[in-house]
Amino acid sequence: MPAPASPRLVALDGLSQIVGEGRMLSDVISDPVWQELSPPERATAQRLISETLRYLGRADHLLTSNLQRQPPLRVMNLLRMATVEFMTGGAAHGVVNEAVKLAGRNKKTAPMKGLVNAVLRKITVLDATEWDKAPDTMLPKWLRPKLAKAWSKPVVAQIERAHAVPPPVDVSVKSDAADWAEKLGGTLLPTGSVRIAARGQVSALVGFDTGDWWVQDAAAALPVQLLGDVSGKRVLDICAAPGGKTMQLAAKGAEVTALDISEARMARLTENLARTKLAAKTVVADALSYEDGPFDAILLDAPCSATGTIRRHPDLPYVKTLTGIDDLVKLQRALLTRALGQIAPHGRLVFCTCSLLREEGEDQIKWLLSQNDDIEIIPPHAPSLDPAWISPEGGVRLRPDYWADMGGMDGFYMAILQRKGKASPA
Ligand SMILES: C[S@@+](CC[C@H](N)C(=O)[O-])C[C@H]1O[C@@H](n2cnc3c(N)ncnc32)[C@H](O)[C@@H]1O
Repeated sequence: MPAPASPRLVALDGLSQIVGEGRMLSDVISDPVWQELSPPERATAQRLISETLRYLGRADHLLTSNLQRQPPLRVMNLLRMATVEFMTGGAAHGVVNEAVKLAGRNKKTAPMKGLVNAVLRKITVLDATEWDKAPDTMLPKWLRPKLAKAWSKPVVAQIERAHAVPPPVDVSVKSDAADWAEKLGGTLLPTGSVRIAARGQVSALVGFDTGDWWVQDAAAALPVQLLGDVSGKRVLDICAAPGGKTMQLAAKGAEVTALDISEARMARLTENLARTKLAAKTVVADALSYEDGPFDAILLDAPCSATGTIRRHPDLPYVKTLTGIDDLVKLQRALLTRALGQIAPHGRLVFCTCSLLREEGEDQIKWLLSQNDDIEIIPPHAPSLDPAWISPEGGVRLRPDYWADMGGMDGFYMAILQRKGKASPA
């Protein structure tokens, strides 16, 4: 008879599937076994996986010096999970006991109970300075050299450092950001988002049920700001779901059409609009064939490698590879070309991706400008936009290592495009 599910067992299975098989955490957590856990147990299991992945480099550093040879992957993952649990505040005795019990629950790992016990007893006498000194988890081989080429090795080390810091929760508010920062006990960020210090269930916070705000990283909130004043304008939000940017546009008084190819993701957008009592026309369609222009403004938040969100999704480095990036680059180009055809002569198009790869950001804009004599990039303008973020071709490059002393931000790229010689209405 299979052992009953427990958060640690489910987390260990999930971890092994991510690190060993390249499955995504979002897929892992939809497995039926996760439904056998209560909601708080599910949250614990998910946190155990995320934190182990976030601190894998540090855990391996400490474990390697206490292991004569690397044990089978499942045992190594068990040791990693217990090491991280202890180093992030778990009680030594409990962590060791649970790990030994967990080893005993599987016939392949049961013979290694003694090893698990011995190694973790050594780990749990180490003090926090050993942990703090241990190296951060390195970006995967498919990504690291690319970023080092784009920004230099020291910058990559800063990005890796930023990935090791648990991200704060940022929210976008319908109005009165300063007031909401106070009510939520958070901080009003220079760009207008509210950063919440509180951990725990976000949906239990004041203002969630009443739809006064929604979770959105500060970096992700900038592209809409680059569109300028959209009040009363007809705006097409391409690749809109689950709707973070649609809600911003609607809150600013735009007449929004939210377009996405995924029915399931669009259902989440519709729920978000209902909760925030904001309005948008929703369309489930392929943006490559949709036609309803001209629009006064267009936002294209194109599908991408999502490499800018690794600090929020520490499983990404284990599941993404360079395979597929070429297809994404082609799709982004096709979407950009299609979007240009729907923009009114005076209109602005903001292109953005949550990617750290130049292929999905700066290079796409250079390519577009080389193909279209009549299109120009226009200088970005938004509250507290740091001039250091503006890249040579005129777009905005955001990196996870920016705002390090305030809790960082997601990696993003965005650029504003317009037909040459047409005055900007913003
Ligand atoms: C980066 S996410 C969008 C996030 C969203 N803009 C937000 O702020 O919440 C990219 C979206 O592109 C959608 N997508 C991918 N290919 C598409 C296509 N050909 N046409 C329309 N939507 C597409 C995906 O379904 C996904 O929801």
